[in-house]
Amino acid sequence: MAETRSFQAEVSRLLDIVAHSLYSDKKVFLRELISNASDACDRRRYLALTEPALGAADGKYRVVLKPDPAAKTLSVIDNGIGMSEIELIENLGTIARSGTSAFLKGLGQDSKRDMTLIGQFGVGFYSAFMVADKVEVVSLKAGESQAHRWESDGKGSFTVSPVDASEVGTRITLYLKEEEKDYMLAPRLKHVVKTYADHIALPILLEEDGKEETLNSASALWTRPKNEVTAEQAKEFYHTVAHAFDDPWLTLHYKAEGVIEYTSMLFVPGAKPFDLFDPARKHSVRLYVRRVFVTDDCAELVPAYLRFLKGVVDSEDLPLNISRETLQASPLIAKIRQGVTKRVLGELAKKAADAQADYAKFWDNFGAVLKEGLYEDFEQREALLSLARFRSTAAEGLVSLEDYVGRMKPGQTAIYTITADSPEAALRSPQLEGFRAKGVEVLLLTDPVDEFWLPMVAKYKEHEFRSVTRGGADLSAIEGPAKDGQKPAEPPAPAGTAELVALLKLTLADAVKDVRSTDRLTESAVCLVADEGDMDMHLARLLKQHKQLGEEAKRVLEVNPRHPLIQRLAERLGQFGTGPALEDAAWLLLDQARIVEGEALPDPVAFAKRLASCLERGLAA
Ligand SMILES: Nc1ncnc2c1ncn2[C@@H]1O[C@H](COP(=O)(O)OP(=O)(O)OP(=O)(O)O)[C@@H](O)[C@H]1O
Repeated sequence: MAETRSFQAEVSRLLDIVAHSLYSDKKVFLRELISNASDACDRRRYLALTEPALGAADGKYRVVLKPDPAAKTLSVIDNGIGMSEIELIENLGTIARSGTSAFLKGLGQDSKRDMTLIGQFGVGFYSAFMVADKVEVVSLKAGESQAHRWESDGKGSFTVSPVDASEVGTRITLYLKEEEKDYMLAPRLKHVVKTYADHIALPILLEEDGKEETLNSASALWTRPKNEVTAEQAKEFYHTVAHAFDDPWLTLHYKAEGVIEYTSMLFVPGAKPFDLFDPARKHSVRLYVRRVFVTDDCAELVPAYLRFLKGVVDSEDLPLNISRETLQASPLIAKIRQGVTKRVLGELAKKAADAQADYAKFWDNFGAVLKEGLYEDFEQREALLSLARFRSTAAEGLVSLEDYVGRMKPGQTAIYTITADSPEAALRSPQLEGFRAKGVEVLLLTDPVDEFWLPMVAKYKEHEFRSVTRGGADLSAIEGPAKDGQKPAEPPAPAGTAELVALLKLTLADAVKDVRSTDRLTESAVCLVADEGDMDMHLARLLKQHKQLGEEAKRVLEVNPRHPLIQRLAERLGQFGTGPALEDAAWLLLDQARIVEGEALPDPVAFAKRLASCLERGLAA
């Protein structure tokens, strides 16, 4: 009895986009099906290491392409691990990756841009519906006795029913659309396999008129000498191994020899995956042991901050029958991780030095991830600091810490930073004014991860990182722009400032930690800063947004003694002493500083009242 089921909403949406798009490169469907088939064979071969009875009788694994001109179908047949009834339903009816739903909702219909995005996301098995009106999957899982048939026209539902089949593996039959009949022709299939799947490590056969012909060279690409692998082949390998559609930004193919031996072919993608920051996301480096696939889920193989890497690592030294659990703890894996990390960072450093514009592209995609290494990996901290790039107040584009240090002003010892949600927001911060006036460069840090590595790292070479939004960012020691070779003398703070500061402190009492006169402002009258030792204000805001912060530390209100408003208030205090107008002004100054920080006012009604009475007094004068 065939049971009809609906696709998960996300799958229906994906199928709809795939079917209706004007995507030109339809032949990728074959690559997707062949790479799924090859993965299934890899898994069965691995399973057979511990349970030989579940392996292929002759120990040989293969993918067969079988066109049937009479039925107008093309079948892709593998003797891999197969799928149970439940697996057919789950794997071919749902998408388990989190974030998928939000991703698909953001897509429109039909546009080319969407197709590139979908490509990046990977249409996998569903790409079969680009060329077929109907798809039938018959599968028998290794170790089970009952096979099942999955069938669908890709329009909202599918059926699953028990079926007779005795060969373990999966047969996917595509009922080709009228205009896609070419995929039944041998020359067409040969061409596609040669271009897209030559590097697949197991034989891909074409079965026609009872004869079989091998279409690919069937040797694992990474085992070939580097100079015999063309860029085109490496790219195709990347597409298959990573199920990716973009081009690799960097390809790293090498053989490590010495204490441990392994070959690796790794890729840094050219495009940023949409789920890069999903905590459940795993890296995509596959582990092989002497050409046998072991796992794509060995978290210890590469550090989390290199989780954008794709590709394979093939070890000569690991025992083949090692369990996945022991694998995670294996010192050999730790050694490989160390080697891979060093190698990748070394290649990135070369790119950073030789191809700055290209490196900037990488940094925009993966910089925020790489920065996680600054607090996770003490050993590589120096290397990562040299690789880090930042937006800054001094230059368009990205700057390195080395650039920054080279431009430091006489008397400047610290590297100044500001953290904010965006470069624009950072540039609007009043705390930058004094630095700008003195020509002191400030790095604009806008990734959430910046809040975490900064306090951990604390220094680059002998230079401390200092936030401009903290008390203690002392500008007076730094020489400003010299006029006629003379260092401009700082004018003393106007008289009455100290008294005004004392009054503000008294009035605002518990609402602030302190009130101070500052030289960090030139245009604004006031700003808020975090006290030395307290949490950075941007971090406090981030944590508050995520409800991770209980009690927030109080801020310091800094006043600019040279601002006309502050001077006027100081004069008034000197002449008439304190009074309601000055008290209102004190609160208005604090609220103004809060607004500039983008914060909500604790008492907007009181603010409005004070502002109204202040305006009224002003108009009456
Ligand atoms: N020939 C096959 N044999 C066994 N299992 C298969 C086969 N084809 C697909 N599957 C299962 O179905 C799942 C879904 O396949 P699909 O191609 O849609 O996505 P994927 O390969 O996991 O990821 P991607 O989106 O990167 O292509 C696979 O992960 C695999 O478990």
